[in-house]
Amino acid sequence: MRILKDILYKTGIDEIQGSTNVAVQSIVFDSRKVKKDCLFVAVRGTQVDGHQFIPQAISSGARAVICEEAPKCDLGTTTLVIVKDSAQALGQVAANYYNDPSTELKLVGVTGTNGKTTTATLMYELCMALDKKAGLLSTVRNKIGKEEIPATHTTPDPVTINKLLRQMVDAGCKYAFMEVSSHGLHQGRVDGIQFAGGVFTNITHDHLDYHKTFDDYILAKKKLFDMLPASAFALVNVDDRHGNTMLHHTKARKLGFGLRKPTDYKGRIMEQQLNGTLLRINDKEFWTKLIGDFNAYNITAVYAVARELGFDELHTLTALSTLGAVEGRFQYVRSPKGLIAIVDYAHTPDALKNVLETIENLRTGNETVYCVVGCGGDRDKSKRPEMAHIATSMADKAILTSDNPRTEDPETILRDMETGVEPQNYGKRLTITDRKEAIRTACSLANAGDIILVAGKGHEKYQDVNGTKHPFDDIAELNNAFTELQK
Ligand SMILES: CC(=O)N[C@H]1[C@@H](OP(=O)(O)OP(=O)(O)OC[C@H]2O[C@@H](n3ccc(=O)[nH]c3=O)[C@H](O)[C@@H]2O)O[C@H](CO)[C@@H](O)[C@@H]1O[C@H](C)C(=O)N[C@@H](C)C(=O)N[C@H](CCC(=O)O)C(=O)O
Ligand SMILES: Nc1ncnc2c1ncn2[C@@H]1O[C@H](COP(=O)(O)OP(=O)(O)OP(=O)(O)O)[C@@H](O)[C@H]1O
Ligand SMILES: N[C@H](CCC[C@H](N)C(=O)O)C(=O)O
Ligand SMILES: [Mg+2]
Repeated sequence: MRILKDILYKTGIDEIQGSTNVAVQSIVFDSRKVKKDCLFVAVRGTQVDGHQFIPQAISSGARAVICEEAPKCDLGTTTLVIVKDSAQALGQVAANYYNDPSTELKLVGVTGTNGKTTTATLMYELCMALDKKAGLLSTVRNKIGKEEIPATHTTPDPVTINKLLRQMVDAGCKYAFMEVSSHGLHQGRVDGIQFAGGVFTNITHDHLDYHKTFDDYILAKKKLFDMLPASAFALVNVDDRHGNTMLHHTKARKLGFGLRKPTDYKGRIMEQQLNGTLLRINDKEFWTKLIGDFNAYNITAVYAVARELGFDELHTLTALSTLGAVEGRFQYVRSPKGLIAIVDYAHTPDALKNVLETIENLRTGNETVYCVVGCGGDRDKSKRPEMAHIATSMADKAILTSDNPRTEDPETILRDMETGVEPQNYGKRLTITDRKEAIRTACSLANAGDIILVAGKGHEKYQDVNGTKHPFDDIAELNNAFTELQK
C-alpha cells in the first residue's frame, strides 16, 4: 500500500483532479485485472487505446487513474492524474511504488539483436559462482539468487520489473542483470530504472514488423545508453557498425569490447575445438567451454562488465572458465552412436549464419551438416527467404519446417521461406511442415559423426499454433528420435 502523492514524483503531471492523499493498493494497466483501490494507468497500446477502459476501471473500484486525457465519464471519488506520457508515467510510478529498487542494486542492462540472453545469463552465473548474490531478468527465466521465477517476456512490464527488483534487494542481491529488448525500450518498460551499466551486443535484421525502419530500431536500442547516468558505464561492441552510434548522447563512461578493432576489452580466439575455446582478452588467456565467435564476443563482454563492476581479475577468469552453455544456445545433444545435434535459438538470419559458420569451423573431416529450421508466424516476414537462403547455401542438407506459426498458415510461411532458396540449392532442401517429423527425418538421414543443427526454438518448450501452446521440445524430440531409430 502507498499514498498516491508519495509516488507521483517525476511522472510528468499536467493536472490533478481529486485528492492525492489516498491509499492505493497496487498498480494495474489492464482494466481486466483491476482490483479495488488500485491505481489504473491508461496506456495507448499497439492494438487498442487503454483510455477507452477508464470507465470500466473506475466502476471496478480503481482508487485513482493516470492518463493523458480526461475521460468523459463521471469520476465519482476516483482521483484523476493527467500526465504527458502515460507509458513513461507507468514506468516511473512503478519504480516509485517499489521505492526505486534499481538504485539499491548494481543493475546492468543488455541490449542488442542477438546475445542478450547469453550475455545476461553468463553475468548472473559468474556472480553466483563468485558468491555474489545476483538476480536475472531474461527471455528464458527470471532469477532471484537461486530462486526461479518463470519469464513471460524478454523485458517484462514495468510493474513486474520493479516488483522483481525489490524482491532481489530484499533477498540480499547486490547485482542484477537484465535483457532490455527494443520493444521494452520503445514502450517505456524501463523508464524510471537506474542502470549501473549498459551493454550493446550488436544490431542486425529483426523486428522490422514492429519498428518499421532500421533507424527506428537503432534509436530504440540507443535509448538505453541515453538514459544512463554519468556514474554508469556504457559498453559497446566496437566491431558492430552501429556500436558507436549508441554512445553519441550518453553521459556514461564510454567503453568498447570486440574481437577485431583495438579497444578497451579486446578479445582474440587463440584456439577453437568442439569442447571449448582458448580466448585471450587483452593480455590474459583462458579456456571457456563456450564455442563460436559470437560466444567469444559474449564472454569478452561479460569479462568487461565484471571488471567494470570491480571484480577481481583472477577470480573472474577462473570462474568464467567453469561456465557452460546457456540452455538452448549452442547446446549439444549427442546420440548413443555418435551423432551430434546442436540446439540453438538462432531465429534471425544473422544468428543462423553465425551458428552455421561456427559449425563449419569445427568440422574436422567429411561430416554432413543438416539444418532443421523454420520461421515464426506473426513476426517479421522479410527474414523468411533470407533464413532459407542461409540454411540451404551453408548446410549440406536443409529441412525447412515450422516454428510457432501462431495465427498464420504454416504452409504460407514455408512458401515465403522457399522463395529464398536459389535454384542450385533446390536439391539440398526438404520441406516438412511437421517439426517432429522434420527432426526425425534429419536423424534418420544422418550417420555417426554427422552434425544436425536444430535452429530457432532453443529453450522453448512449445509450438504455438493459433494461440494454443502445444508442448514441444527440440531436445526431447532429438532424444526420442535417436532412441526410436537406434542411432
Ligand atoms: C506488441 C507488444 O509488444 N505488446 C505489448 C504491449 O501491449 P500492447 O501495446 O499491444 O497492448 P494493447 O492490447 O494495445 O492494449 C493497450 C493497453 O490497454 C490495456 N487494455 C487492453 C484491453 C482491455 O480490455 N483492457 C485494457 O486495459 C492493455 O493492458 C494495455 O495496457 O504491452 C504489454 C504490457 O507490457 C505487453 O504484454 C505486450 O506484449 C505482447 C504480449 C508481446 O507479444 N510482446 C512481444 C512482441 C515482446 O514484447 N517481445 C520482446 C522481445 C523481442 C525480442 O527482442 O525478441 C520482449 O521484451 O519480450
Ligand atoms: N553475440 C552474438 N552475436 C551474434 N549472434 C549471437 C550472439 N550470441 C548468441 N547469438 C546467436 O543468437 C541466438 C540467440 O541468442 P540469445 O538468446 O543470447 O539472444 P537474445 O538477444 O537474447 O535473443 P532474443 O531477442 O530472442 O531474446 C543464439 O542461439 C545464437 O545463435
Ligand atoms: N523473441 C522472439 C523469439 C522468436 C523465437 C522463434 N522461435 C519464433 O517463435 O519466431 C520473438 O518473439 O520474435
Ligand atoms: Mg533473449
